[in-house]
Amino acid sequence: MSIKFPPPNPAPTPYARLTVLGAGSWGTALATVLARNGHEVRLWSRRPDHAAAINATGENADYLSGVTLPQGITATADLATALNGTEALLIVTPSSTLRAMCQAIAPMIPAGIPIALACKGVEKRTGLLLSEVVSDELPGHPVGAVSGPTFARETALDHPTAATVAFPFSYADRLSPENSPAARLALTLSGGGFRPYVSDDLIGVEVGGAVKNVVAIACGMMSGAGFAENTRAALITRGIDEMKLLAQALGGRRETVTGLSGAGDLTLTCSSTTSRNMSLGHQLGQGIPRPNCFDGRNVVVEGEVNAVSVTDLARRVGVPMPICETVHSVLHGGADLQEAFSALWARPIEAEPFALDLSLEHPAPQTSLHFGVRQ
Ligand SMILES: NC(=O)C1=CN([C@@H]2O[C@H](COP(=O)(O)OP(=O)(O)OC[C@H]3O[C@@H](n4cnc5c(N)ncnc54)[C@H](O)[C@@H]3O)[C@@H](O)[C@H]2O)C=CC1
Ligand SMILES: O=C(CO)COP(=O)(O)O
Repeated sequence: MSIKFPPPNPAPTPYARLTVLGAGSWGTALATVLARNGHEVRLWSRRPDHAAAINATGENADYLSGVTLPQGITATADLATALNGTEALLIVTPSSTLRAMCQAIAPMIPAGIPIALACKGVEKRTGLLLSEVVSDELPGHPVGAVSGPTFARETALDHPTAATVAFPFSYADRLSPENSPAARLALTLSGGGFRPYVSDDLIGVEVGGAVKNVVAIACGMMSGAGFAENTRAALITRGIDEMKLLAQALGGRRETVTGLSGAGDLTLTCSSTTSRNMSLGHQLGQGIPRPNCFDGRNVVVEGEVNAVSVTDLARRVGVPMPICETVHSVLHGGADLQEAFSALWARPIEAEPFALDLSLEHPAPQTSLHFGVRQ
């Protein structure tokens, strides 16, 4: 008698039908990547008129004007319709709305499908990573993230773009990694200009995405106040150190932070005012009052709320994050921007990488930064 065993590594299959929750700029860009690769996508918007306009015009004029959406995207404002028969879910609504979103979809989400977070942050009240919020509310699903240096418009226009797809690997995933949710979702997203990488360090990936927005606000504040490239390079590099320490304290890996979702995204976000986080900081650094930033428009700036949640979490686990603390103190503690950044620069000298306790005072007699004298 001959026994036929299945092949040990069957060919991985992409997901054919996916749901994207959140028809803002990033949700629409991800839906575009998926549909361009031939997959069927339901794109959920919370506004029926918005969903109807997307279907009627083949464009998301509110968030990605001028980008023609490929065939294969159907917008809907009905959650049950969006989730019916779906094989994988991407959540792309603002981080502050995540728990409520999960509670809303709990009765209708198909059992066991993978959930990938494309929003970035830490939950404010609890200090939980977003994946922990999802696991809390929707147990029984593999939960991961898609994260990296990815401005929505460039991604939607198919510019060469790379991102990390991260899911913690189960025992079964280790035996057959090519069939893990991370590999299958990466395969599903892979095509044209979009190049995914796979990781099993979800904590490291999530920490990078949450912290980079806060550091980008710091970069913006200093550029708005008149400082330039040296300052930005310093903030990016020291920001990476803050990410590394927090990732490690939470059980992630330091080296993940040097990848696309950490250093990569931080570099992108700190490089131009295309970033809403950088742009908010820049306007505040120029002295524009918060209510007048973005000409009074209500723009999603994740780093603003995450300045609170990230610093709270860092304090809780005993990790020093002076850049995030400085942003928090200016945004939410009423601190004067110039005094706060002067104090940041006048801290006692530290070792790099952060390991030794040197306890050396800043030697310069003048410890205030020279705001207002640069071109
Ligand atoms: N825009 C980008 O280039 C990228 C954004 N992200 C992340 O994606 C997430 C979403 O950002 P964007 O799409 O850029 O924002 P957006 O401002 O373009 O759109 C926000 C979306 O969230 C929806 N929304 C607002 N409040 C809501 C609520 N209470 N309940 C449900 N939905 C609500 C809006 O209707 C809209 O569809 C954020 O966490 C952001 O950090 C990540 C990578 C790139
Ligand atoms: O996360 C982003 C790019 O990777 C988008 O950054 P902003 O939210 O600052 O625009």
